[in-house]
Amino acid sequence: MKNVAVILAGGTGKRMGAYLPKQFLKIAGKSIIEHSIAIFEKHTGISEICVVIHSNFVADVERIVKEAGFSKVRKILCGGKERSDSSLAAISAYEKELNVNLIFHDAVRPFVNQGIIDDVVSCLAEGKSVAVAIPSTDTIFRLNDVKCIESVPPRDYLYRAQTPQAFSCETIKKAYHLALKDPNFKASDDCGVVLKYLPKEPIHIVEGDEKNIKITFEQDLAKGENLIDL
Ligand SMILES: Nc1ccn([C@@H]2O[C@H](COP(=O)(O)OP(=O)(O)OP(=O)(O)O)[C@@H](O)[C@H]2O)c(=O)n1
Ligand SMILES: C[C@](O)(CO)[C@H](O)COP(=O)(O)O
Repeated sequence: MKNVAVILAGGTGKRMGAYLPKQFLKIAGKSIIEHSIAIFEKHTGISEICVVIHSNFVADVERIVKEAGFSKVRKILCGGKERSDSSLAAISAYEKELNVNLIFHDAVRPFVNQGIIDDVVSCLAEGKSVAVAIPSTDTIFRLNDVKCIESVPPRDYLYRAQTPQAFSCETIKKAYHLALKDPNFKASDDCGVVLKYLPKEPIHIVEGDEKNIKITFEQDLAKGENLIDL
């Protein structure tokens, strides 16, 4: 099987509110997207990298790839309005190939590590769908419509989702095919799409890392600078 890392970088970073999409902001002198691509470039289990980006920033990604000498980046695709549209762009680009696994990773999680990718690749080799997550250390409240506590789910079953999230191209293609027929389709990640539309497909968890943060708000840039030094 060919393992393709799909670097999802098609967002505009509204919550960051910077002059550029946050994936182009720098941590330790290097753009966030470059950090993320570099980690997959280095992993021997990754055959190929596909970057999904807003059409206005294709040239910027081409420049980064060229200057960093990333040899595994074979496709730079235009994403869509929602994260799921960007995932779909990658699925469409690979759906005709046989024996492909797609490993979706947020470009704005630049601290994913080789151990996490090892575990994801091992699960894929066993034919499993897989997500990265960490046990919740906080108690989580589920609220009702008037924002009062409705339930306190047992914490043993609560994990915080990170990326990568990985599936055979066949599996994720089937899930999105069904999702696209649903007029109410909405998803914040790819596991949600598989869970809703292919409920019989188990999604295994590999343990993530507290450092595998998503750069979302301005204060996350400072956190990122500190993580680089660790
Ligand atoms: N249409 C979109 C939206 C998001 N993403 C990517 O999905 C990852 C996680 O999304 P998020 O942190 O929400 O990024 P943004 O959508 O850019 O942020 P915001 O919601 O604040 O606008 C990011 O790497 C982002 O670039 C994408 O590829 N295509
Ligand atoms: C995929 C994800 O990073 C898992 O935590 C998250 O769901 C992305 O959500 P966002 O709303 O696009 O930040």
